[in-house]
Amino acid sequence: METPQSSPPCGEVHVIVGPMFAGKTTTLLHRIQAESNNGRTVAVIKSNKDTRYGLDSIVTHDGMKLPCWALANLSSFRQKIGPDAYDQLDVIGIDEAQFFEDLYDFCCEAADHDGKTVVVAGLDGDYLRRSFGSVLNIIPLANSVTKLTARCELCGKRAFFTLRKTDETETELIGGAEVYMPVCRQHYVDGQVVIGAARSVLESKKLQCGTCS
Ligand SMILES: Nc1ncnc2c1ncn2[C@@H]1O[C@H](COP(=O)(O)OP(=O)(O)O)[C@@H](O)[C@H]1O
Ligand SMILES: Cc1cn([C@H]2C[C@H](O)[C@@H](COP(=O)(O)O)O2)c(=O)[nH]c1=O
Repeated sequence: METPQSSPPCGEVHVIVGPMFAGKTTTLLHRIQAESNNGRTVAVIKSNKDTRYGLDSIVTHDGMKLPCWALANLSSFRQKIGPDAYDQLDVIGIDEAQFFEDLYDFCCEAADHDGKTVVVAGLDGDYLRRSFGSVLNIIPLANSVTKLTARCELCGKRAFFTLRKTDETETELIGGAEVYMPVCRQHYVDGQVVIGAARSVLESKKLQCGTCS
């Protein structure tokens, strides 16, 4: 009689969300560092869309660093690291998760079939507070979900949202404190009103200039 093949131990999925500057990357790196200190084999992935600090490391807003794989998609990870190295991994960290379209499939495969612990950090919402990428789709897969907050740059209260200070409207716009700031609910609402008013003034100036010549 054939002996049944032993399946790998079940993995885990942990999700860390919040606005920009909330400490998502810091929390991810501390977790990965702790796992590594406990003798587990770790790897960290970030999106190659974010070129702010180069592609070979993940860097927090206050300068903490860890080497990483910068990838366009998660499905290429196994082949990039090599199947043997992948099999040896215990823990996979993913930063900037909002930029990975194949996040759900990767987490399912890695945790359910490959027995990996996957720690995911990303923005739950974009600058308009709409669901960002696939981050919210993996909540049903998660063992734990942590929503972090930053400090509102205008009043110092807890900040839940990210305000875009410029008038660009594309969803994906790489940047740091020159483009974005964390804000509380009151200052998010006030900020949208101010930005909306500034945009109308600029539009009407453009129209006037168009009829000037
Ligand atoms: N308004 C702010 N509120 C909280 N932290 C801030 C703020 N502005 C800058 N920081 C710095 O950002 C660090 C968090 O950086 P990071 O972990 O990269 O955040 P995230 O990945 O959530 O954008 C904080 O420890 C703090 O030093
Ligand atoms: C709100 C918002 C953010 N982004 C970009 C800006 C940064 O490059 C990353 C977030 O980095 P962090 O590690 O969380 O600080 O996302 C975007 O493209 N669109 C947005 O609406």
